[in-house]
Amino acid sequence: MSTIIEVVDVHKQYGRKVTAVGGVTTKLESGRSVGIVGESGSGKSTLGKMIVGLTAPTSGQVLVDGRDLSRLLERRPGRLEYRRKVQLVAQDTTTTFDPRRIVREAIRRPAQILGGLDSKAADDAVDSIVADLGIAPELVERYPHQLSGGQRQRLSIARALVVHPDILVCDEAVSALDVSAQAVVLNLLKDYVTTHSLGLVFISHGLPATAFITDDLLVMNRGKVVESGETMSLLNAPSNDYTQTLVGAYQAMEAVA
Ligand SMILES: Nc1ncnc2c1ncn2[C@@H]1O[C@H](COP(=O)(O)OP(=O)(O)OP(=O)(O)O)[C@@H](O)[C@H]1O
Repeated sequence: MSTIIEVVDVHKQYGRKVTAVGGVTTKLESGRSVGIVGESGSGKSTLGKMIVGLTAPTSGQVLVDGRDLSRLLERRPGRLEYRRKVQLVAQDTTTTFDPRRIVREAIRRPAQILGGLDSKAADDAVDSIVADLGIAPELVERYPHQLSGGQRQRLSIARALVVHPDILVCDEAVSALDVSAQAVVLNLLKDYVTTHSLGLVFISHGLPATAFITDDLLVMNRGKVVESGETMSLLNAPSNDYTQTLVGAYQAMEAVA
């Protein structure tokens, strides 16, 4: 299966004064991993929310395999279809897991609702994705408060991947973790993306993590894409002033590390 998402000149306005996204055009597809980077407030999350259908563009379109996303999401079958194809992993896992239930139940739910699996098959799907991601199986039997932030984030990725989406959107998915927990999650994601030809949209203000995991980069500043291209070429020869500043800061960090 493959999915192509075309983002066509999307704008998002909040009130009269705030233009969070001011005309972005890009294409996302299975098998490619794209990083969206930029400083805080540059519009990355708003763009991500429009891609996953959590908010509608003020103007412009998001097309899924040629179909308008806003129209597709109007009806439940369309919403279920889109959730099967495109999944989101956010920074905050508190809404992902119900504190009163063991984590297995949260991962099983999308397998049942979106994947149409019965309870036994959904349990098997949980075991299988957890094994695929190299997560210790006993962690799914715990309550969310019995897990570390890094463990919860890995399990939220398992929850997103249990339905085998074509595209995974990660919004600051590792930013709250310490460096070693970040490395575990990034390695797990990278392995999975490569072996399953998953499309990845990796939204982050952290350039090192994004550079590690992506093929292409979109650099955002004040709601616009100021530069885009293949990750390594862009890091080696950034042409835009803003990108040069971002990359300069990244190289300075690398030099200290
Ligand atoms: N619901 C909202 N209502 C009003 N303004 C908003 C809303 N969401 C975002 N904004 C504004 O839109 C702009 C872009 O925000 P956005 O969260 O997309 O940026 P970001 O690059 O993801 O930042 P961060 O890295 O800090 O999450 C900011 O000026 C923000 O204050």
